[in-house]
Amino acid sequence: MNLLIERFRHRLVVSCQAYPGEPMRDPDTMRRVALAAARGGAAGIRAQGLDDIAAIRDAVDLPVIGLWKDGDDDVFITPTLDHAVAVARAGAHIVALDATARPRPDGRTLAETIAAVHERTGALVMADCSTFDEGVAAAEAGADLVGTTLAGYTAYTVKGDGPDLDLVARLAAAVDVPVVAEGRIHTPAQAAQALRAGAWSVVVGTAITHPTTITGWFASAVADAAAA
Ligand SMILES: CC(=O)N[C@H](C=O)[C@@H](O)[C@H](O)[C@H](O)COP(=O)(O)O
Repeated sequence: MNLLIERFRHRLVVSCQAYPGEPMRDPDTMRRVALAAARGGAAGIRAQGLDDIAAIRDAVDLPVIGLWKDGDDDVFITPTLDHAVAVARAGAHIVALDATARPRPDGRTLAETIAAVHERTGALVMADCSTFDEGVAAAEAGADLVGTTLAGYTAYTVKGDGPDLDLVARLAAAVDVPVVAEGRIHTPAQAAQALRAGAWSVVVGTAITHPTTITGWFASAVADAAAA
């Protein structure tokens, strides 16, 4: 197993992302969030956008999974080879990219994209998938890691309240590359369940690094209690 991937085996990876127009959307802020996550025990950081990736790679001594979100429907996580190469050149050790069955905007296949990322940059590739078949195909196409990131975020998958632990378990039993559990893991208990389901590591974003959403959870609970 690759030494870099070993560093987050059975460990937590924290996704540090702020969305367009949000108060925390700023590379220095995300750098500080990543440093705070590292202090709390994160073994890797997932980061979005070239400036955030560069700032975090310089400041935090942990493997960085980088992505570039472009657009917000269909294929938007590192949608083309050019995006992927830029993510690696910004400093990501691992490039996360859309590995769904949908056509890619640059017309390349997933296998071509992964091979070119390996060849041109030496970075590893995490395949963000939404279904079991996509995960199996991504492993066959040469992905170094398979993630459940997009389960519930494609038109043909259902978004549950919590993580898709069944998908984690099925993929972990079927592919011979590490399976990363990601998406809607909101509690430490769910993170532990994901690991027990066979995940190599567990990525948590919103529940650690998105205060607006977390505040909303608490505000709703208080409002519901007040109304009862
Ligand atoms: C679907 C999509 O665009 N997912 C993105 C992927 O990088 C992020 O917006 C998520 O925050 C990340 O996957 C972590 O998941 P959660 O925030 O649920 O812990």
